[in-house]
Amino acid sequence: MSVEGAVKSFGAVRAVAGVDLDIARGETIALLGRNGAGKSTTINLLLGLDEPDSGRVLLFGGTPERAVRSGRVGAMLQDGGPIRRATVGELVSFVASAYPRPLPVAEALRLAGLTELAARRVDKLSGGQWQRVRFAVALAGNPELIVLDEPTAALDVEARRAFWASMRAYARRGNTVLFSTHYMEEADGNADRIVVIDHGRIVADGSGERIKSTVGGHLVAFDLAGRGTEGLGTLPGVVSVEVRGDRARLRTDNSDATVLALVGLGRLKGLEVTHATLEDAFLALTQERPAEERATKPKETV
Ligand SMILES: Nc1ncnc2c1ncn2[C@@H]1O[C@H](COP(=O)(O)OP(=O)(O)OP(=O)(O)O)[C@@H](O)[C@H]1O
Repeated sequence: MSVEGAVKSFGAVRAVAGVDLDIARGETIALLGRNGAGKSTTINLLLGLDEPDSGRVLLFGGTPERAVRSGRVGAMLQDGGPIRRATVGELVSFVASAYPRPLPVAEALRLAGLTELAARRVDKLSGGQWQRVRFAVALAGNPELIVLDEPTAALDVEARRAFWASMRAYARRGNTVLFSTHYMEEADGNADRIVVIDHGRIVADGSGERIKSTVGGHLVAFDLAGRGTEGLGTLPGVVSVEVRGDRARLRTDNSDATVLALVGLGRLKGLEVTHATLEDAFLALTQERPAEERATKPKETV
C-alpha cells in the first residue's frame, strides 16, 4: 500500500504538498498533525474519495476504488449522519451485505462493543454510541486495511479505552490500521509507527520512541535567577532553548553532557531533568516557521 508524491490543492491552499507513504501489511500507523495540516485530505486520497492533482495511490496493487469496493478497505470518516429508523443491527447487516466476504454481523457488533445496543434505533444513540456504530460499519466488510479519521473524537475516557482495545484486537489478526488523532498518548500507546504531517508534508515518520529521541530526548530545566540565556543554545546536546518566566527549558539529546556543562557554569538552581513527551516532539516538529524555511527543511528521517 503506498502513496507516492501525492499533491492536492483546493484553490490556493496546498492541502497535501508531496506525500510519500509506504504502509506495510499488519502495521498500525498514527497520523498526527495540527488542525488543517492535511490529515483528512491524505486519508481521502488514500481511500480514493479524492483524486490527487499529481502522484498516485496504490492499495493492494490496484486503485483505491477497487480495494474499497472489494471490501479490503474499511473506513471511519469524520462526517456522515445517522440513517434514521434503522436499528444498529440492521444498519451493520445492511452494510455487511454489500461486501463479498463480510465479517459476521454479531462479530462486528461485538468488536465495536455494540452487542447490547443491536436493537436500538440509530437515531436514539448518544454521540459516543454512534461513533461505535461507525466503527462497526467500517469493520463490516472484514477489511484488511482500516482507516479511521479521528475515531475517538467524541468518546469519553472509558469508551476510548474500549475502542482501542477493540482496534488492537483487530490489528492483532494481521490487519493494517491507519488512524488520525489529536491525542498524542493515543498515538504513542496504540501505533507501531507515527507519521507527523505539517503543512501538507510529512515532517517525521518513525516509532514514538524514535520521534521523541530525534527531536531531543530530554528536557533540562533550571531557574535563570535573573541571568540571561546567552550561550545556552551551544551547550553540548542542546537542541533548543525556551524561556518560561524565569525558567529556561533546554531540549537536549544528551542530558548528561548538558547537565555537566550547566554545573560547570554554576547554573544549577532548580535543576530538573525530564523525558521529552511525544507532545514536546510534536510541538517542536510543527511549530510555526517562515514559509521559505518550511520549503527547504528536510524531513526528519527516523
Ligand atoms: N474541500 C475543501 N475545499 C477547500 N479547502 C479544503 C477542502 N478540504 C480541505 N481543505 C483545506 O486543506 C487544508 C488541509 O485540510 P485537512 O482537512 O486535510 O486537515 P486536517 O489535518 O485533517 O485538519 P483537522 O485536524 O482540523 O481535521 C486546510 O487548510 C483545509 O482548510
